[in-house]
Amino acid sequence: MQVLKADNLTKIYGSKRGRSYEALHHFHLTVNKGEFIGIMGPSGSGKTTLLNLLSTIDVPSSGKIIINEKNLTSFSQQKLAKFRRKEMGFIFQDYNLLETLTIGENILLPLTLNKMKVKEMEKRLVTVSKQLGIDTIIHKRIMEVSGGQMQRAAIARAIIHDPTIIFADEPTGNLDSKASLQVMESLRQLQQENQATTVMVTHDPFAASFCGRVIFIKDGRLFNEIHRGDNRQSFFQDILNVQSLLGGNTNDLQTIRF
Ligand SMILES: Nc1ncnc2c1ncn2[C@@H]1O[C@H](COP(=O)(O)OP(=O)(O)OP(=O)(O)O)[C@@H](O)[C@H]1O
Repeated sequence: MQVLKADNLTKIYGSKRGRSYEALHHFHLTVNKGEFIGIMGPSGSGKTTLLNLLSTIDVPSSGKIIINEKNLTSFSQQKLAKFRRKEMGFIFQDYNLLETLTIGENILLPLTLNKMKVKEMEKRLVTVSKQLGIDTIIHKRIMEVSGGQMQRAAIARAIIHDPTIIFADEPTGNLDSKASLQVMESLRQLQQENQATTVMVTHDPFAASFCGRVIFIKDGRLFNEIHRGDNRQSFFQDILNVQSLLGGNTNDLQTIRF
């Protein structure tokens, strides 16, 4: 079942003085339910632009974004904000957790905003925090836990309202290799157990090797697309191979952990 369709997306950044830059060029993408898809490409290739358009944080210059058969490009700002709150989950590189709240209170935020009953909220908190292995730290404050635990809390917050789709922007960008592994295993587990649909931008080939499919962007256009077989290690190698064809930022080849 198709969850997301991006149809002919173009994004032109520009000033009224006439200087403009086409960051995305007639881009097409479909994402099916339960897919875990990675977006990679050199610095400046258009990854964040694409993620911002798909997640309706920014608007395309032309083209359509359809999620759950709804054409979001025709929605008002108010309707979009409500749709984002209910149907989307977000995971950011720097976690975006509120320091004044406990881990548990942070995780519960989307449900608080959606005005859910307290009993149901507590039930869900137990389920997601156990699933992410952070049930013993829900009473702790942000400053008292590790980066990996913060990111797993952010993942719990992203899924607690059972969104249609999760958008992750460099979720392992601030983590060491052990924490990255735990975070990526959590995301993969959610995909397998909950059929979570996830779109993740990453520079990290190790993180991308947990995806089922990775698309590569160059100069705002699709450069290549590869699918994972049974073996993550060989998928990791495939990702490195496409990256070497792509060229661009050699930072992208930083993390070889096998
Ligand atoms: N608000 C903006 N105004 C003008 N140009 C922009 C704007 N945002 C991005 N760009 C340009 O669009 C292109 C794509 O940017 P984008 O941030 O999507 O790339 P990226 O692949 O995410 O890069 P990185 O990996 O470095 O984060 C870049 O050339 C960038 O300079």
